[in-house]
Amino acid sequence: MCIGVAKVGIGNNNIYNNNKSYYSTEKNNSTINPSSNEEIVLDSKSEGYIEWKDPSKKIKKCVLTGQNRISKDVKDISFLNKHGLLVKLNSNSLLNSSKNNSNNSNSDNNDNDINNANNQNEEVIREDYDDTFEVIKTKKQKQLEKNLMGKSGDLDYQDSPEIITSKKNKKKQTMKEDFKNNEVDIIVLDENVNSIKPSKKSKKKSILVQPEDEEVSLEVDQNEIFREYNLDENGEHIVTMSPGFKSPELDRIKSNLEKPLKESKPRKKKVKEEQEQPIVKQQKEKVSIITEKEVTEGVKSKIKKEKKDKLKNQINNTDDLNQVQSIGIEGLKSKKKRVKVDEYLNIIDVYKEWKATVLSKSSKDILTTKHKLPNKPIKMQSPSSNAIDGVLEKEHEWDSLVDSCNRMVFGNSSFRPLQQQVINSILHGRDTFVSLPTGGGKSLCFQIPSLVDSSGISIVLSPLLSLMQDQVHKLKLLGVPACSINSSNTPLQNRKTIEQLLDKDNCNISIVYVSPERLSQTEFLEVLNTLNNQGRIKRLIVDEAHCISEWGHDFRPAYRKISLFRENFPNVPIAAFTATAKPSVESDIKNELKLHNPVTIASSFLRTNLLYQIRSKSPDQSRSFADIADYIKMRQSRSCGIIYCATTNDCELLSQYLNEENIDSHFYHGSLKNSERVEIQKAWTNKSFKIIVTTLAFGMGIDVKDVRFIIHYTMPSSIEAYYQQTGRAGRDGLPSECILYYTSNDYFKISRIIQTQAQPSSSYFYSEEQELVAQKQQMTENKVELLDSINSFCRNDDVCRRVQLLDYFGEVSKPCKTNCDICISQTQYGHNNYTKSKLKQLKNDIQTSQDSIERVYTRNSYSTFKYNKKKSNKSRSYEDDDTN
Ligand SMILES: Nc1ncnc2c1ncn2[C@@H]1O[C@H](COP(=O)(O)OP(=O)(O)OP(=O)(O)O)[C@@H](O)[C@H]1O
Repeated sequence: MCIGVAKVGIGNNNIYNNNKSYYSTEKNNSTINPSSNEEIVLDSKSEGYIEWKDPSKKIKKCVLTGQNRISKDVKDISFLNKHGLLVKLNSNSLLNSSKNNSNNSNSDNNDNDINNANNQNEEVIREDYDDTFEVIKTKKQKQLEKNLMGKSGDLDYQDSPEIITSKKNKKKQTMKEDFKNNEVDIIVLDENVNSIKPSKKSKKKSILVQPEDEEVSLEVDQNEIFREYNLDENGEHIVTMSPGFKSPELDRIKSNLEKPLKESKPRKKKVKEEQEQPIVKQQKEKVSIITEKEVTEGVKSKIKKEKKDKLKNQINNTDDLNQVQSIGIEGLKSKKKRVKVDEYLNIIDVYKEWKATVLSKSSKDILTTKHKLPNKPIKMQSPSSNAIDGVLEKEHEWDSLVDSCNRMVFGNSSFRPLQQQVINSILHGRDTFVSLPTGGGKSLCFQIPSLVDSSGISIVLSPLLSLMQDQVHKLKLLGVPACSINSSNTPLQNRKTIEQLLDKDNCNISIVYVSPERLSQTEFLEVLNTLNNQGRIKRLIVDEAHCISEWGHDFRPAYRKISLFRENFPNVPIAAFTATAKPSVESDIKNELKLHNPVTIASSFLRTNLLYQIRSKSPDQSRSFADIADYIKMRQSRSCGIIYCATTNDCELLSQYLNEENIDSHFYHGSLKNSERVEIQKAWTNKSFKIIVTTLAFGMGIDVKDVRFIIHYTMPSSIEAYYQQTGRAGRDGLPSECILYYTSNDYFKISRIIQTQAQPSSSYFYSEEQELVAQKQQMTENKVELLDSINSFCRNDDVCRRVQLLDYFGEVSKPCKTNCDICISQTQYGHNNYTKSKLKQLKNDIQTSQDSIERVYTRNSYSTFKYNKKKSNKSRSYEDDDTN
């Protein structure tokens, strides 16, 4: 039986190996079975899991370390607390203490380890980042410290009183000494202990008991842990949720909201005396997540509800109450010595009561929300189709539930720009067109409405199997009942899912992902008909909607058939999402989907954290490979990245080259088996290796936050594709680099391939669709036009890359000044020099490419044949087509 799971990793090995066990895992899970009263150290720097096997064995002390884990592992700490473990989180003091120790000649081996760890840290900074990054890192560090001191509004940090406590602690002591001497602010939150147990050894009065009023929040934390680590409700097994898994999330939120908070029992006087200082600390920290306004309002509502008398009994006189009101949180912090413990307790009580009132109101709302949600699209009066309707900004019945979902199910502290408006528009039942930049958080915009309005089913059309699998997997981990029907499932699995969907009374699925091809299959149409007759299709979501447009870079004929859905089910609202729609594509999407008076929600395409650079590609392959390897070694030695190549052969060769250069990489392309691709993508996502060398198909929907660089070894086929693929970088908002190796040779090659596709006999691309020849020619022309655009983009040495990119999407912007090769070269070397050298290179390129065209023409029949044969097994761009 597993009683606890903590994410741990390797970082500062053996810091505490005296009488203590050090546990860590890097990639693999491991199990520990510590002896009773053992003191253990968990280093939580990287990924991994540790399980406690025997609940009867309480671990005496557990130290959680790891600088990067602070916000994330708050849950872990709570979980450990819940199981009576002593926890100290002191990553920052580790950093400080190790710096301190570096000058200490008496430091023993363990201290050396600390120093080494720290030095390594320093090195990482130097190797990975240039000066700009270092500044950012420093700023981040400062922010972290600020948060830890409780001055910032970041809930992740504020929610963890332990962190605040440990941070307040003596920074200059080594963790080792802290640990040995117990001179640390250790927080004891033991569910079995209702009284205070000061540590005998501790020199500080810093050991706290979990107060009863902590129960509610701990319960929430525990559930979060269970959800994150896939434990069942008792925390006993690691379970895999089936598609029909009943989501505990909404129920939990609702029941938590509905559950009246327990009246706190009066604390024993003796206990208060013993623990006066720590309680003050604990209460203060708890209070610190309450705003001053909340406390004040809480007090007011208390008075209004005629509970003033009760309060008066607890507080000596009204002056004290007034004082409490006016002091506020900051005041309480600064005046903590003058404010008595009782006063804090009163504030907590008042706050609890106020919160209970608010929450009970919310729960009422929730109960009525379902009934208020529209079953049919609301007919808006003269809605403006090109602006966000005022109605989207006003208050709605579902606001509190939407907010709870965002925070408690998806774990976000707030919404990103325009997300709420999109959600409101969808919940209003309006047809909606959404264009948000790559990484802008589009998925959340349709996932939340599907959860909030779960009286029916949201059907999500997605172009790639991998995208569907990824999203369904993530949703299931969050406890959201989602499933997919596609060719990656067995027919039996698909049938079972359909049966589940049709089971009106027992179906709890709220989101179904399907491919556009599936939408026109007779069997599935019948399913849709039945669901629609039951009034259970709530909306159709078209993800990556640009695939519907012939003008778009990823045109997918099956997307055209979505309009049949509108014809068959005219009352079901449609919401279309894309990141790459220039104006012509946008109107194409709206027309093709027959959107009715759609609300259009669009934001800038700007990605400020991305640096764009075009490098000249040498005709000598080994030189280009060497250049890439050098770049990675010099600037990105520990970063995660994607390298795009045009052919499977290039992918394999480049990956092999990098591996020979000791750069850990793997290739990924359409000639691999589906299972292999899934495995490679998973391994890359889990950081088993850092660099993936892939064909151009890999991109849409890849959501790994810390991809620091994207390299195009071959130019992409359009600016949209370029924007989409570079959009995989820097999704955490940190600076990231996008480098494209350009040679006009590649342009001519791709151009040639496009022309070849236009031949009537070349039906390998969309063989199953049997497009008409005329249509193919039209498509070819479009593709050539798209290719020309990216070609011009690469060759333009005068205009800032950002300006060019945004201009393409119909936006006007100022030059980035520092974030593209053109702006940088103009400021550093002078505009003319750079252009001259580049021109020289271009001339070389043109010469080489002309030679190469000669070769292509003479070998035309052979190369075309070879290409066709290869692609008859797997198509290049749409290798994930769901045609089964
Ligand atoms: N409100 C939010 N707060 C914090 N993170 C968020 C929020 N909304 C979304 N995210 C995160 O942002 C990341 C990107 O979201 P998502 O994959 O939906 O982007 P997208 O708009 O679909 O991007 P792309 O078009 O490039 O695929 C995800 O990791 C998601 O969890």
